[in-house]
Amino acid sequence: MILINDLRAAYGPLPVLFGFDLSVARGETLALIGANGAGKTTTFAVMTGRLKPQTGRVSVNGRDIAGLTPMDIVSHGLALVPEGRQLFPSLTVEENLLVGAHSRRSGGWSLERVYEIFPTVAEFRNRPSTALSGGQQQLVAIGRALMSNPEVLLCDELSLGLSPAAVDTVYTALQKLRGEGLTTVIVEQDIARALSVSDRFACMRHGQIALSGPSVTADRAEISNAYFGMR
Ligand SMILES: Nc1ncnc2c1ncn2[C@@H]1O[C@H](COP(=O)(O)OP(=O)(O)OP(=O)(O)O)[C@@H](O)[C@H]1O
Repeated sequence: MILINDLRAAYGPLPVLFGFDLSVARGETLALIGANGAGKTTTFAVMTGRLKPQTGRVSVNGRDIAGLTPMDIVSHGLALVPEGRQLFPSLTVEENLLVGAHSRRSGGWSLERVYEIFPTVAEFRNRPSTALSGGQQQLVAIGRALMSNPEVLLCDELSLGLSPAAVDTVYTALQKLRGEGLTTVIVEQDIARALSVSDRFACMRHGQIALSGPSVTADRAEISNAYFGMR
């Protein structure tokens, strides 16, 4: 479903992605892990049209999306839950959700379905988004992404800045979505958490994939080596 081939990207003169391949099958959850600066967010930036790659291919269902605008990419079925949530503080919870419907594809997600799957969000629908706890805001950010009816959900550091209880809430919500047939890529600092919620992992180091494989049989020592560059 998602195929990345020989992806290279730079910020001006600074090369960040050094040519790697990655694939994610339909309905699969892939955990993209790696130390700070490894290139995970930059990979998402290319996948969502926020950064043009220098070379390489990113395709979704066989259609090349590299270099398209963010709006076009949403219409091809990719939605991002950005790092830090980035909700609009002056809008209510429901208004934030409706922002996600702006470049909506046809499909089954609606306000009602988001409220059904995340009842706490429904409870606060008319409140300003800032009135919610961090964990609740993260559910709104996921709900906003779902409102575009994506096939692929890209989640950047869902647990950043949240209490352990809130992280549990968010990941329980994500598990619910696994039953909905969504293809999901999560960037997560907590390796144990990342492995426990994913089918496969890919560990980035210095803009390349240093190690990948099924999460269930992942060898922690091998991952540490790949993560910290000890091999
Ligand atoms: N807007 C930018 N301009 C210049 N350099 C950038 C920019 N964003 C990221 N970088 C650099 O690109 C490299 C990869 O950063 P990236 O954010 O993709 O890493 P990451 O794996 O997501 O790490 P983190 O967990 O810290 O977000 C780093 O060296 C970073 O300093």
